[in-house]
Amino acid sequence: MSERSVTFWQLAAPVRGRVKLAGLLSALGAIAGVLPVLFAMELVRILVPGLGGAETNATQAYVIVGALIFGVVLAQALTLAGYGISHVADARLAESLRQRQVDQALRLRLDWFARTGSGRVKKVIQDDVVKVHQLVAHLVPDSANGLVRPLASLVVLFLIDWRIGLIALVPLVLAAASLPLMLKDVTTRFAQYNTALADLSAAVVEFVRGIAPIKVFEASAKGHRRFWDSARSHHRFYTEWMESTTRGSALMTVFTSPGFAVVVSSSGTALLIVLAGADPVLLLPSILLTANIAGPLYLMMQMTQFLREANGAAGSIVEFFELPAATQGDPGRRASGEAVDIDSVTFAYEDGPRALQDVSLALTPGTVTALVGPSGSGKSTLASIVPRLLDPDTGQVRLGGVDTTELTALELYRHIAFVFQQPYLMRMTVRDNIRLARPDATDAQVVAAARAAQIHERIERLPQGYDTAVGEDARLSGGEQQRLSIARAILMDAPILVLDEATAFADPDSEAAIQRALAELTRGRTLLVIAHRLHTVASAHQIAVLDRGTVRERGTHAELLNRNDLYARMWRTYQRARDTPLADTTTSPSEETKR
Ligand SMILES: Nc1ncnc2c1ncn2[C@@H]1O[C@H](COP(=O)(O)OP(=O)(O)OP(=O)(O)O)[C@@H](O)[C@H]1O
Repeated sequence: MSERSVTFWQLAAPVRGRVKLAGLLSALGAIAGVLPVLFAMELVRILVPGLGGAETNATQAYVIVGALIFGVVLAQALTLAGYGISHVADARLAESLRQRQVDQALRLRLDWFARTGSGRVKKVIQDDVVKVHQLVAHLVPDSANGLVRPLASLVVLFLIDWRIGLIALVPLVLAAASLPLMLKDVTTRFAQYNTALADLSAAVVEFVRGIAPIKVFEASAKGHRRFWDSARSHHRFYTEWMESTTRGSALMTVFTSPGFAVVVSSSGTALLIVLAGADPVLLLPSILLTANIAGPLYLMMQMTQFLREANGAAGSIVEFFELPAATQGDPGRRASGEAVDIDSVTFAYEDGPRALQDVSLALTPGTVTALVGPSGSGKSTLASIVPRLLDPDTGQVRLGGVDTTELTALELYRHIAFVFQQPYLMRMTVRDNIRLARPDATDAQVVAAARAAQIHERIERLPQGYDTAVGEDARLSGGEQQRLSIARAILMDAPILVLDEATAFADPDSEAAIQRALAELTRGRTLLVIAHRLHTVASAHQIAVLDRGTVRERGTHAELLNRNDLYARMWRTYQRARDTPLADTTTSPSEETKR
């Protein structure tokens, strides 16, 4: 058994017995399906003398017909039972896999999702399970049927008369001879086919995602060119491949067809009867069983690609289950204090350069620390590491002197709340979304938090007020979603707050409301804030200036201006941009920052 098959059996462990039973019943069904031919042969042997005027033994004929019917019904019943059991096994396996996936997803470090990307997460949680599901429900009984039926037919033919056994091998031998023509360069071609397909898929995604700019700038952007080029090259490759294998495929189709089996078996056996004086009744099993051999084996061969994919899918699911779980923390461990120490933290996203390199920063209780720096300098990554939305590759974050990985989620989020640009709203009611962080909060506390976050009145205007399902009954604007997540953080009432103060998508009214909500939220807390508008950080106790993943400067606003380095430049640019009307674009902030 290959390593990959072991993977499948490993995964199918909870239903292994059922899968084997389904395979066994299907194989028995295939054998039982061959037996009626023997009865039919006997029937002909009894009835044919009657055509010549001899007396027919009617009772014997009825018994044989009864046996024939029984054989057919038994074969069908066994096959159906095999499929029934495999489908039940499949449903059980899918259920247990999904359950294990949910458990594993909850155990995994959160940063696995951020590092991995949503496409791969969806593939392993959705697409791969569907492929394995096909494997269990169909492949095992289909294979048992597809291998045992030709084998049983061949054995029976040889047992009846070895000469009709040899005749039955003719289509199989011809099909095997045409195989090299059909499979010319198949491994290389398949690899090329997959590359062309992946390229086409990427081009389609790019095309669909960029459809708006492509339509708007149609004349100049040529955004659809890659899509066309990929589609044409895929088409060219496919046509050429098919042309080069057409002869082989055509021969294979002919040699494995039931018609060809009838031609070979009837003419071969007729010659045998005429020239060698064989029993004419041999025509019947020869014609009926020869068609059972090459065709089903060819179908089995076509299924190998499918089998390979399904085993690959089983492999990725097993790999997912084997991913290391996040440390769950010690339920007895408590943080003694509110000081946060970020100590020599390094972090890289999958396949990306280091987003943080040896970053250290201390947040003193009751103070405001602002993170500033050019776009891509690592501010969001660093902020995400504090509430463990990401875990550092090296270094640690300590809360009240305790490594945060030693604390349970409950203990950590008793101390640290966060509001990010991505509001993390779920498809549940507005009330439950706010209450997510504190399920025991009363309705009155939820409303109080919503009022403080300046979103209460808007919620009241929703179709079902606090019971409106987010994303289903009502769509919320970016600013409204952000105020909902501020309400959630207010309800968490944690002494430390990590905040991304972006209000880029908010209109002036909404922005003012968000600022009032934030003022309410940040009052009296230890704050780590990603500041996009520098005037809001001028009063911070500490400003950390990030540059390409490292802390380049640290100090108060006045100290950093005195240093006259990156922060001072950013500040000057910011001041100028604020005072410059939109039409005057002689210097862009980013240009100045880079200098
Ligand atoms: N999910 C991700 N996968 C791969 N790389 C990422 C991911 N998120 C961020 N990065 C990369 O990590 C680096 C730091 O990004 P980060 O978002 O922390 O910067 P930032 O300073 O917050 O930027 P901005 O101000 O534009 O939000 C960048 O090079 C970015 O491209």
